[in-house]
Amino acid sequence: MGTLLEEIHSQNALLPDLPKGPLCIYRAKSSFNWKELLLFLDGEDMIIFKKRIFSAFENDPLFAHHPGEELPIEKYRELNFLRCKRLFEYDFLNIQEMIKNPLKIFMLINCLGMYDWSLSAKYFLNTYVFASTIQNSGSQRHMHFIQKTLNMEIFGCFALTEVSHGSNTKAIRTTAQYDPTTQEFIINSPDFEASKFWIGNMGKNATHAVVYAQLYTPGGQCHGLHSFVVQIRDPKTLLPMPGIMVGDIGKKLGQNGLDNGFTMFHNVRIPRENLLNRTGDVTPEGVYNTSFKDVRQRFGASLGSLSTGRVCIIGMSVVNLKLALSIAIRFSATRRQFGPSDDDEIPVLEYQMQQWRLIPYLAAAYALDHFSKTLFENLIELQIGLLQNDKSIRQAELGREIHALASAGKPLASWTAQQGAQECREACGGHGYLAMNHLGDIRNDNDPNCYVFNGSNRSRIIFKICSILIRVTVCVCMLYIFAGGYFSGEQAGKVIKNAILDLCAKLKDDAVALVDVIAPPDFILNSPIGRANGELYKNLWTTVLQGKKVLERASWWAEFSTYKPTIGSLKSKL
Ligand SMILES: CCCCCCC/C=C/C(=O)SCCNC(=O)CCNC(=O)[C@H](O)C(C)(C)COP(=O)(O)OP(=O)(O)OC[C@H]1O[C@@H](n2cnc3c(N)ncnc32)[C@H](O)[C@@H]1OP(=O)(O)O
Ligand SMILES: Cc1cc2nc3c(=O)[nH]c(=O)nc-3n(C[C@H](O)[C@H](O)[C@H](O)COP(=O)(O)OP(=O)(O)OC[C@H]3O[C@@H](n4cnc5c(N)ncnc54)[C@H](O)[C@@H]3O)c2cc1C
Repeated sequence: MGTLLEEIHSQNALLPDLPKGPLCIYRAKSSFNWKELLLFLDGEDMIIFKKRIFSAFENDPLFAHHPGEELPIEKYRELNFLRCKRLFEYDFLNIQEMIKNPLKIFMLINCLGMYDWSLSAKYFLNTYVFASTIQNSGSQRHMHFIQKTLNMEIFGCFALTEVSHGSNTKAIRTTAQYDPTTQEFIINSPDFEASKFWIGNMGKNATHAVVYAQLYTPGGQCHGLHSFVVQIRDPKTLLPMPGIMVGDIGKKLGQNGLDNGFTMFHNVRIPRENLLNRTGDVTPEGVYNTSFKDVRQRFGASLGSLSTGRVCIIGMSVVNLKLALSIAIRFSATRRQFGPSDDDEIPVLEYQMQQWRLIPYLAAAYALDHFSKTLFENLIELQIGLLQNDKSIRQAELGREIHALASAGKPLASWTAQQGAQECREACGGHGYLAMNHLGDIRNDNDPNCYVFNGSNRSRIIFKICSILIRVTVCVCMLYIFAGGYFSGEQAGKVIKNAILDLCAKLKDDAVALVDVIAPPDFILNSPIGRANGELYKNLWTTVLQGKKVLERASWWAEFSTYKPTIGSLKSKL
C-alpha cells in the first residue's frame, strides 16, 4: 500500500476525473466520492478489465458509431458477425482468467451489451450458451465441439423453441428416433409448426446447434426431452447440410444485428454419440439408460442450462436500467425548465415529481445489481459442482433453488428495467424520443428479456412466491423496499409515500455521483444528452449537425414547388 498521494494518483490513472461542466454543480454536492464507491463495488481488477474492453472498442473503426445512419438488416447482421469475429481476436477473457475470476464472464456479457446487445447475444450464444450446454449436458466425448467453438472452427446456437411451442418445453415436438442398424439418431420436424424458431445465430452463420428433441428408442418408447448436437451447415461453405432447411426469421423490434433463424429437419441422421448424455444415454443396441430415478428430476436436469440464460438476463436487464438512468439523471441535472423567476430556471431534477420518477429506479438498479452478481456466483458454484459430477443433495437443492430464484428474478429485473427505461424516456421529454439519445434502443433491446428464457414473465405461482423471496433477498436499500410496493394498506401507504419522497429528496444531490459510478464511458453510452460533461445542448446540437444531409434541401422538393395537386381530382363522382 503506497502513500495516500500515490494511492490517489493511481486511482486517477485508473479512474480519471470526469470532464468539467454543468454537472459539476451536483457532483460538488455529493456526499461521497464516486471513485471510492466504484472501487468498492467492482475492485481494481474488474475496473481494468472493463476499461480494456471499452478502450479497444473506442479505438477500433469496426466499432465506430454512425449517428443518424440506419443500417439495412443484411448489413447490420454482417457487421455484427465481423465484430463478433474481432472479439475472438481480442480474446478479452481466456479460460485461465475465467477460472480465476468467473464474474468476468458476467462482466464481459454486460460490457458487450452496453455497446450492443446484438453483439453480446451473438458472441455468448455461441461461446457460452452453446458451449456451456455441451459442457454441462454432455460428457468427455463431446469436448471436441467446445474446442472447435472456442477457435471459431464451428459456430453454435441453442435450439429449444419451436414455431408452436416455447414456454411449454414438455410439448416440444422435434423427434430423435434411434436407429440401431446404423447407430444413428434420426432428427425430424413432424411439420413446420415443429420447426426450431427464434434461434439466435441460426439465421446466417451457425454451423452446429444444440437441438432439444423427444428421444425415441427402437421399441417406440419415448424417453422425453434430450439435447443433441446437430450440424446444420457446412463450416467450409455455410451451405445447409442434407435434410436441413435453414433460414433467417427477419427483422425484429430490436437486436437486429442478431440473426435469429429457423430450421426444419427432414430425417437428418446424426451419430449416436451426439446425444448429450448427462441425463441419459442409449447403448449401440438401442437400450436407454439413465441415472435419474425421477422423470421430473431428469426433465429438470435437461433444462438446467436454461438457468444460465435466465441469470444472464437478470444482469442484462440491470445493465439496461443503468444505461437509461445514466442518460435520464444526467439530463435531469442539466435540463432547466421553469423556476422562481423567468430568468432563473432550475434543473428538473429539483422537482419532487422528477425525483419520484427516477430515484427509486436508481435504488432498484443498485439493489438488483448486487442480487444479479451474487446469483451469478451461485450459478458458478452449481456449474463447478456439475463439472465435478457432484451428486450431493446440496448440489441438487442448489440447482432447484437457482431455478426458482432465476425464474423469479428474471421477471422482476426485466420488468423493472422495462418500466424504468420507459420512465427514463418520458423523464427526458421530447429529447428522450430522439433516436440518437439511445433510450428507444435500450427499451427495445430490453423488451425480449421479459420473454425469452422461461417463456414469458406471466409464468407460474413460482414467480409470486419467489418474487417475495427475491425482494427480501435483494432489499438492500430502504428505498427499494418502499418503492417496490411491497407493503400495502392506507396508513402504510401514506407512511411509505412520505418515506419515499423523503428519501428521494435526500438522494437527489447524490444522484449524479451515483450515476457516475454505474455509467459506461460516453462512447459506450452513446447518448448526446447523457454525456459526462453535461453539455446537454452543445452535445445534442453537434450530433444533430453530424447527421447525413441534415441541412440539404429535400430531394423531392419539386413535388411541392413545381407539381401542385389538382384539388379534388380523385374525388368520387357518385
Ligand atoms: C447469455 C446472453 C445472451 C442471451 C440471449 C437470449 C437468447 C434467448 C434464448 C432462449 O430463449 S433459449 C429458450 C428458452 N426457453 C425457455 O426458457 C423455456 C421455458 N420453459 C421452461 O423452462 C419449462 O417448460 C418450465 C416452464 C420451467 C417447465 O414447466 P412445467 O410445468 O412443464 O414443469 P415443472 O413442473 O415446472 O418442472 C418439472 C421439474 O423440473 C424442474 N425444472 C424445470 N426447469 C428447471 C431448470 N431450468 N433447472 C432446474 N430444474 C428445473 C422443476 O423444478 C420440476 O422439478 P420439481 O420441482 O417437481 O422437483
Ligand atoms: C430476441 C429473442 C431471442 C431468442 N433466442 C432464442 C434462442 O436462441 N433459442 C431458443 O430456443 N429460443 C429463443 N427465443 C425464443 C424464446 O425462448 C421464446 O420466445 C420464449 O421461451 C417464449 O415462448 P413463446 O414465444 O413460444 O411464447 P409462449 O410460450 O407461446 O407464450 C406466449 C404468451 O402466452 C402466455 N402464457 C404462456 N404460458 C403461460 C402460462 N403457463 N400461464 C399464463 N400465461 C402463459 C404468456 O402471456 C406468454 O407471453 C428467443 C426469443 C426472442 C424474442
